[in-house]
Amino acid sequence: MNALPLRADVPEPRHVVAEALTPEAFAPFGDVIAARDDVRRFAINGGNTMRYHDLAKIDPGPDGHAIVSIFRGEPRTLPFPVEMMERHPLGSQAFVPMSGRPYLVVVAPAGDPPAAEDLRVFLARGDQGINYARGVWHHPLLALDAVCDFVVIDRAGNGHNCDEITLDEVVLIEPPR
Ligand SMILES: NC(=O)N[C@@H](O)C(=O)O
Ligand code: NI
Repeated sequence: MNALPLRADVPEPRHVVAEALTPEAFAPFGDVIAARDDVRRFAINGGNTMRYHDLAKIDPGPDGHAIVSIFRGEPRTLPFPVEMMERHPLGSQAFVPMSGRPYLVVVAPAGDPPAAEDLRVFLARGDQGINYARGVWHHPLLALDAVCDFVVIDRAGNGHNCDEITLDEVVLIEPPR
């Protein structure tokens, strides 16, 4: 029996494997929130506590204010098809994991709507948070392995603060090799 012909009008998805999240690689998109030895840190509370200071530029925009929420994300299944991206043009958005599990971060630079080839896919550790700078394109929360909670710091205020686009090609995130 002959194999079914592939539909000519549906492009083959772009297959990617996530890269490790590092502050340097993520710098074009925002901040990595983590207790690292290369950040400004100092002992407080009589030496009982180390303060890792001022790790992310929380930006609620000129007429917004920062709010703190918890997102409880259901785990995604790999391979995962990235078909859409969103951005928050009026403010930044930070995710700090509370469940200690890794998660995926998919981003593209702020500005014109990205093509599939413009996407960067990162695997964040459970002790790394991220802060999307204002207008940075990203995929909504991508928890892995189990239901995971994240502290989310983003903007409340007037105005439309979420633009969504459909990608020109599907980006299929493969399991780590
Ligand atoms: N809708 C919503 O607040 N979540 C997204 O912004 C997201 O990045 O997960
Ligand atoms: Ni978002």
